[in-house]
Amino acid sequence: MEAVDHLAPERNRAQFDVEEMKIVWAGSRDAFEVSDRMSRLVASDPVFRKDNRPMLGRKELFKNTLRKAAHAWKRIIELRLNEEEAYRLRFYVDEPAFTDLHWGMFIPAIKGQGTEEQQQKWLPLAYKMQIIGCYAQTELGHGSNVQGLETTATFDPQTDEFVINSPTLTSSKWWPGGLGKVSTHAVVYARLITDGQDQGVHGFIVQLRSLDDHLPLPGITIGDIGMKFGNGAYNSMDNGVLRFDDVRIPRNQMLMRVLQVTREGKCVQSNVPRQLIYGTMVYVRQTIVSDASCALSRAVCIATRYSAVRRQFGSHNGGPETQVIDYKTQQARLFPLLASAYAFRFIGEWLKWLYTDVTGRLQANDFSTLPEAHACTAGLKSLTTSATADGIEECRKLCGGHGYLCSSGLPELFAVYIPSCTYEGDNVVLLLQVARHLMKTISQLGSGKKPVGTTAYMGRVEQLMQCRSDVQIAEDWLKPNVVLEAFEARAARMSVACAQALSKFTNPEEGFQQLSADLVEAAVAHCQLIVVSKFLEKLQQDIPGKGVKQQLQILCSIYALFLVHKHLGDFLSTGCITAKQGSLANEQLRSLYSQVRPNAIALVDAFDYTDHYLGSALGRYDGNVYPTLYEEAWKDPLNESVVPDGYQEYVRPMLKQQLRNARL
Ligand SMILES: Cc1cc2nc3c(=O)[nH]c(=O)nc-3n(C[C@H](O)[C@H](O)[C@H](O)COP(=O)(O)OP(=O)(O)OC[C@H]3O[C@@H](n4cnc5c(N)ncnc54)[C@H](O)[C@@H]3O)c2cc1C
Repeated sequence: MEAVDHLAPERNRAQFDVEEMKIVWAGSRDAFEVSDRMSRLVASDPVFRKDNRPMLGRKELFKNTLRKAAHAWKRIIELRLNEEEAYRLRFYVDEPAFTDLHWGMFIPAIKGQGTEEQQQKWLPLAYKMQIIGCYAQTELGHGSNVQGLETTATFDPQTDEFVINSPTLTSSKWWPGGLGKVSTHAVVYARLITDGQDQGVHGFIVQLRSLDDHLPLPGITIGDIGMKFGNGAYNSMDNGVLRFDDVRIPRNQMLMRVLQVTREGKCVQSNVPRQLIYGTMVYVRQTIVSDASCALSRAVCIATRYSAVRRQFGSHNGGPETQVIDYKTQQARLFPLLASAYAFRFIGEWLKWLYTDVTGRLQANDFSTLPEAHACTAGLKSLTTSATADGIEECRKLCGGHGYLCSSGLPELFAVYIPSCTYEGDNVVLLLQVARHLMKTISQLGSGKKPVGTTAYMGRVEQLMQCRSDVQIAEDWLKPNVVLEAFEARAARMSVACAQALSKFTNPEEGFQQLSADLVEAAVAHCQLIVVSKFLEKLQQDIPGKGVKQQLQILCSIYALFLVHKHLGDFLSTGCITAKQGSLANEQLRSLYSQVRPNAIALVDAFDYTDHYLGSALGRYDGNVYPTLYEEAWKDPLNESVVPDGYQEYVRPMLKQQLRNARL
């Protein structure tokens, strides 16, 4: 029987060139080609099957993850894939695994913090996977407060070694991915002690397990920390616990790019500036922002396709019911998420540029933009991951009851995604760092120090404190300068209000603590401004393809105006816009939703996700939802027998009992 595309009528309504949009989404024709090829390669390989994942027990799940990782590595070698292709292939395998930390944290840490010599020794081993590494920073007692870590690395001048110890239970390393069962090595963060002096927290390369039989080396206690949220989900990862009891490593295994310990045990600052380490952080956070757009777009793709298939109410004379995507409430919940997925895609792309820019400047010993770049990536990591976690849950609700089934793909996606609000910096802690940077920027305005990069608008603070939006009709909200000014004015005024409130405290730190909830809101306003302004900048570029740019303009306006609507209190209380202008923004938003509606399916098709990657009965490309849901249900282990295990022991006796004295 020929396959039917139930969504074909929707696809035919598109007013733009989907193939060209795919290129825009991917970033370039080349990137599209690689991504498309790798996704299809993974989808067609039975080893990468994942539909049974939520049903597997932990041990089975984990073993299967090891099998997939080994198979992926085999394919990478056989096909002689380059770095980008290999990254994409692992991405589409779509299963959290030790390899994420090996490639995403262990290698970048050595690159960023190791000396040339150390890089030459360790990186070739890591690139060939002759050693497998993880990133062991967090402890049972401390995560966000890195300076509070308790693990010690004491220099022993007699033997030219560091002695690593976990002096307390709370100093046990706790959480590192890949540590529990697989990693042979780790970059361990510990307090450096030389000559009885605490020199602060530094990174050390420590071998954990034998390369012959994988047993822990002497003095090392190591294991998995246990099941995590959800079925399948992040349980394919061996987040681990690690304790050290007098573990000795050679002196040259401290990562010494910035600080060196000499043979005599003296600490010598190298000529490489400390700030270099921030470069790695910018890199890692940029990848997290890119991942946010992938996770959100995936959830949105499922919810959009299903919303076009699902019909409820509104049948006239026996005709079809209304597609739920045509309900305005559905659109008002779904389309801002669709717009956010695109917005996050472009901000991720821009962050890639920022990383290159920062790296170039660091090499030229120019640190002027570093604090701003650091704050910006911290804030964007927080903003995009929080919005994505909330957005996936909203997509589940948009799919009604069926969204709660594992076969919708949404529960597992949510469970896998949400820890990104916590790892690589708790989102609130990161926003407080952004707020500190904003307060510093404002305090330096008087001294003539010009704010740079994404804080440059603060240089026009006087004008931004006074400007009034000149929106008169709803369409005025489509003008980029009108939107930009409203967001700049709101962000500047919220920061200035915090700075003024702070100045009333004699102890600034006490003031910062007291005002921290307001400061976080000011930081969010600043980060939203960055996303809006970079989306607007993207639209300045030449974007080929019939109707492509127009669709992006609509999505950009939806992203911005939805934020105006959601944070209307901020815009009104800071006097940036009037209540009337706020309601005009909402009016414009309604009209934009109607414009997106015929293009919705094509806009999610542009993500170019295979059915394998989506892993969803609801989000299938062909919209053939109900037969798939039906078939999936029969695959459940409970349906292997008609009468369930346990019937004879527990159900039958209940049914057959002769109750005499019940009080029911
Ligand atoms: C799935 C997963 C994978 C991980 N992988 C790794 C890994 O590979 N390697 C590794 O080293 N670590 C890893 N981690 C640990 C992770 O980095 C930490 O959990 C994270 O840094 C947060 O620290 P915490 O758990 O101590 O939270 P806490 O800091 O204890 O946060 C608890 C609460 O306190 C609040 N809070 C904390 N400080 C402040 C403050 N100054 N002001 C206001 N509020 C505050 C937070 O907002 C939060 O609400 C992982 C964690 C998870 C969940």
